[in-house]
Amino acid sequence: MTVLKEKSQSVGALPAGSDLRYQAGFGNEHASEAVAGALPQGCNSPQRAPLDLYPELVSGTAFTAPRHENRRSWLYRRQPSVVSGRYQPYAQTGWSTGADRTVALPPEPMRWHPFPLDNAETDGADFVDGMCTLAANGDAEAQVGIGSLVYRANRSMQRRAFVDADGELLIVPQQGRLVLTTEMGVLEVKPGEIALVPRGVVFKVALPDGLSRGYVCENYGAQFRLPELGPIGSNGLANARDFQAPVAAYEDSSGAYELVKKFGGRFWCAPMQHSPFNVIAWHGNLTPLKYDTANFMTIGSISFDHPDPSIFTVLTSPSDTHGTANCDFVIFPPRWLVMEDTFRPPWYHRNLMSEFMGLIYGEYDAKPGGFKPGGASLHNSMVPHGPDEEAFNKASHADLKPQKLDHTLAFMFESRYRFIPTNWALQSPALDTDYADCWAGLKDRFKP
Ligand SMILES: O=C(O)Cc1cc(O)ccc1O
Ligand SMILES: [Fe+2]
Repeated sequence: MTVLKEKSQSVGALPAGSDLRYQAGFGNEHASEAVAGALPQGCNSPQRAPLDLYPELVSGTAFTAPRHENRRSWLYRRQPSVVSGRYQPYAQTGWSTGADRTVALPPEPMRWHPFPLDNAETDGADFVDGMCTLAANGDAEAQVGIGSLVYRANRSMQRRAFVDADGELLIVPQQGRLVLTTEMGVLEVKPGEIALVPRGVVFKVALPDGLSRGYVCENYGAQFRLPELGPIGSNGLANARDFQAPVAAYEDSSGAYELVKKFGGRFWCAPMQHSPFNVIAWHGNLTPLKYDTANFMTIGSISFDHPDPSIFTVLTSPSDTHGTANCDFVIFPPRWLVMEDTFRPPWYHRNLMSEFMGLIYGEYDAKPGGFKPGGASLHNSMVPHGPDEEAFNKASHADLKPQKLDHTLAFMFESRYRFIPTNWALQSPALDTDYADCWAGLKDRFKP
């Protein structure tokens, strides 16, 4: 049990390497009490709940969703969430939602240099205000598609919380740790780790390292889950036990709060007279989670050829067409390459699926030059791409001894729906207008 009450400090101020504890497992039924005896036993909503707390249900799926997909948690809190001031419109113009059909979608590869951390946009911004949509597809109202966002922030959220009613958030820090205080407890997430915050769960973000940057997938569709393993068997890729849920924790300080809410693509803000982090105990399987990609059991070819990147899928959000994801979250982690007589980097290709990529650290083998940590690339459906000239030349003549691709971590949000870049992304000085030049030197080498 974590009783933040005893610490007499804001949870956002917890020091690094603090006594944060977690509960293990993806989609598990957890139960956690910050005060002993706060959870009702054998029922969910007794006439009077223990310690005179209010029971509140949060469901992340329809009541009638199949049992293996069903997600809900019971929260036992000092006041129910409905106790709130009135909402007023809130200005957050960088965070847009869904496909913007007014944008003429460029039919070619696109790339962005690292989004700068030293300009006015970042100054004084917190995790919510520092968020910008780079590209998005689908429609949050239809519960289809995703947004690909970048955040840059240097201010911790103090008495300010956020809730996204439009989707689940997959958070991929690239620089700086995040301390996520959620209704269900606290998660500390560092670059190389990821966090999942379910749709509708209130949270705030503290930045123990100051200036921070990272990527976010706002998933309007079906919740992320572990992919099927097929012939891989019962172990491998991201193992369920390595996902970590928080333990119950609450803020025991009094005073006003501000709750920012994203609802139907618009932002709203309401004053509150109390902290929304007032859940004393909870049980259920709808939880925020963190996962360290260092625990990913990576599989690759041990004979020949470059396998499809689907073997690197950490989490998948299915669509209504089997095997054709709303979003696959794919990582390119450190790994050995041992394939014989093989061009080892990705092949040249054009795919049905659309690919948004980011780089956490190191070098990506297909683009050693222009793809940098904190930048992004976008290769939409049927847009040709592949290794740049430098990568092609190197890999075509490489000595094929076993090689460790080390100190690198790239990722991809892969979707069946084309991503439409926002006007902000298209007009950003970070847009790499010379991207196509990286392939210009691939001459005709045909020797009949
Ligand atoms: O385009 C990319 O860099 C991503 C990617 C990697 C890979 O190994 C195979 C296909 C693919 O789209
Ligand atoms: Fe690709």
